[in-house]
This record gives sequence, C-alpha cells and structure tokens, in this order.
Amino acid sequence: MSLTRDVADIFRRGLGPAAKEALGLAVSGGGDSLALLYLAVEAGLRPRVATVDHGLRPEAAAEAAMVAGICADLGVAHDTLTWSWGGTGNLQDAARRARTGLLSDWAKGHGIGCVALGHTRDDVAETFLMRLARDAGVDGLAAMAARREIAGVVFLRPLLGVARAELRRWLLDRGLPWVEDPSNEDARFDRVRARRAVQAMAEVGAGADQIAALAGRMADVRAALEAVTADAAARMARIDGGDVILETAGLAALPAEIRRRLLRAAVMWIASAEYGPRGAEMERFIAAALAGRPATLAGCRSSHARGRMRLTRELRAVAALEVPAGEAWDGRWRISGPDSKGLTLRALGEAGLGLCPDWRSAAVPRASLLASPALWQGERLVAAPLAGFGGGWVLSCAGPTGPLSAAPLSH
Ligand SMILES: Nc1ncnc2c1ncn2[C@@H]1O[C@H](COP(=O)(O)OP(=O)(O)OP(=O)(O)O)[C@@H](O)[C@H]1O
Repeated sequence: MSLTRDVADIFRRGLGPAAKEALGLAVSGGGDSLALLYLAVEAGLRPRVATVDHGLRPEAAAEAAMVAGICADLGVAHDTLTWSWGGTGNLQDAARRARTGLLSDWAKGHGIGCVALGHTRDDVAETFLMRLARDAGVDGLAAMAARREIAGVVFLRPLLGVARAELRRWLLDRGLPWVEDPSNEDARFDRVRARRAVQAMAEVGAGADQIAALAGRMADVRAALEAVTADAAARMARIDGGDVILETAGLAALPAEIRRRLLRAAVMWIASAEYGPRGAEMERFIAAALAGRPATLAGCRSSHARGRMRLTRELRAVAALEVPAGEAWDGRWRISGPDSKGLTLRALGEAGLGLCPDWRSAAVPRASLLASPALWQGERLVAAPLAGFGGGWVLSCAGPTGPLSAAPLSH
C-alpha cells in the first residue's frame, strides 16, 4: 500500500461518522492543516473552512487571504474569524482559548457539528516534551484527545497518527503549496526547541513515534485513574449542600495517587476551578487531612469531626462576589423563585448570618453558611435558603463534572 493511501486512510478513519455530517475544518495555512483541507476534498467531502486571524503577526491577514484563495479555487466555503488581544494573562493560552471559542461559535452558526484540526503525531511528541519540562504528571503527559466536545461542538484530530513529514511528502507529491510559518524556525519558542529535541532523541530510538506512543499510554493511564477516583468518590464522599464530606479512614486507606485525585477533585468542585491545585501546596493539604488538622487550599477550607472531613468554601474567597440573581454565583450556585428583579446574590457573611435567627436549626455548619449564597436587595437580606431564611426561594448547586459527580447527595 502506498504512503499516500495510508495518510488518506488514517484521515478517513480519524473522521469516522463525522465524514457524513456537516464538517468544519480549522485551517491556518500551515502544512498540516492545508493537508487536512486537501485530504477532505480528495475524499469527496464538502467541508466549510475557517481561518482565525489572531492579529498577532503582520502576515496573518495575508495567510488567511491565501487560505481563502485556495478554498475559492477548490469550491469550498471559507470564513476568516478575527480576534483582538485584550492584553492580560498568557498570550499563547489566551490565543488558543479564543481560537476554540471562535471556532465553536462559527461551527454552531453554520450548523456544523464537527470541526477537524490538523494536529499530527509530531505535535503530540513536542507537547509531551514541553509538558515534561514543566514538571507535568500523568495527566499533563497524556496525549491530546482525538475527539473532544467543547461548547456543544465536537473537535476532531484525525491526523494524530500521521507524522508531519508524511503530510509534507503527501503535499509535495501533489505539487500543493503551503506556508512555512517563519516562527517555526525561531529557537526562542519552546515548541521549536522541543521539535529539535524530538529529532535529537530519534537518534537513540526514542523519537516522535515512541514519545507519542507513550503519551497515548499515559492517556489510558489517566482514564483508568479517573475511573478509580470516581469509584472512591461514590464510596466515601458525599455532597452536602455546597460542601463535600469525606470519610477520613477511607481516605487514609486509598493509594496516594487516588487520594490526591479525590481531594483535588473535591477542591475543584467546591471552587468551580478549571485547574486543580498541585505540588507542595496540595501535599501540605493532604498531610493535614491525614492528620485531622484543619487547612485551607485554593479558596476552600477543611475541618474534621467524628471521623469525617468537611470541605467547604472559604468566605474570604467569595466575600467580594456579587451577581444579578438570575446568574450563577461562584460558578456553581443558582437561585430560583419569585421575581428576582433588582436582587443580587452574594455571600451571607457575618452580617447576613446575624439576620437569620433560626440558622442553627438548619443543621449546616456556621462556616459553610457564611460562605453560602444569599439573596440581597442592597443591604436588605431577602433570602438565605441554606440558613432557613426567607421562603419561596430554591438554591441549586452544580459543580464542574469530574469524579465528584459520582458522589451521592446527603439527605
Ligand atoms: N489561525 C488558525 N486558524 C485556524 N485554525 C488554526 C489556526 N491555528 C491553528 N489552527 C488549527 O489548530 C491546529 C494545530 O495548531 P498549531 O498551532 O499546532 O498549528 P500551526 O503550526 O499553526 O499550523 P498547521 O497545523 O496548519 O501547520 C492546526 O492544524 C489547525 O487545524
């Protein structure tokens, strides 16, 4: 079987049933994503293409125009999506997030359920080394997913099993042009240095193939660890209002990695955090948990009583949060009830708790109540459902999905 057939086969298998649906392609103009476009056209698909102009490099607009021109020649619909940098935080990270957001909005706007990206096996290997340099654990070293759903749109990476050089050869064989981003040779970039390191490692038989295979196994290991953590959560964790309760003896008996994951998941659930705490601060928190000592971590606090550990939101972390009553508060709380016009949600706090004479009969610990959401009209307390104040309002709490989703609710 010829090399060309291999690439086309891998591409079609990578797309799977998505090939039959309205398909979007994210094409930057680089060799990998242009190959994606040509492969789709050669496979007889009728994709719609988007190029994101991040406005970060002067050539970006010309590259988008070039992709638009190629698409016009191929009879494929093309859109340029533009983004302007707000100017805070990590630029690369912000650009990647913005790109994903723009692409998923674009897809939904055109009735596209799947968007294919041009990541290759080399991207997997380079990402592995870059993460290794940042001290990543199993999760960070796991290969990027071939399929991922974000905001209702499925992102596919059908070329993960293909080497970048194979794609370049595939393009050359057909006399197809692509743009080589000049920054791909700029050794100031981590990715460029990682690419060179991967090439150097190939000399000892541990090149992109081997590294990418290991990253794939890491993804399997991560999935296995997540499943065991969810099982531990189902057995020894409980959701109580906005708190997580864990059995201390069960926690102590867990393998260290599962304990770490369960506690991290609990903290992430309470703080609605996208990334969980790691490293020395996480280890300190775990040591305190095992010794039965109270501790704080990432805006959460732990306390111990009767063989149980209770994790709750720290008042300090939410004291300044205020949102209109129709919006989610602290990422996970919502309130519903009578007309909420002009009302806001913010923490009950000491002042609010002082207005709830019956709070003790609610059987919720004081610290949990202090950091719980209450409904306010200016300084007037309208309702504090967890503290049993003000009828007709119902609070619901939905933390991010993860192992804690498997934990039962207290009754
Ligand atoms: N500006 C962009 N517009 C549209 N899609 C993009 C853009 N940048 C990246 N992508 C998509 O994300 C994939 C991986 O991005 P990455 O930054 O690793 O690639 P690249 O070096 O910019 O270009 P290429 O993969 O096209 O050679 C690309 O293959 C492409 O599908």
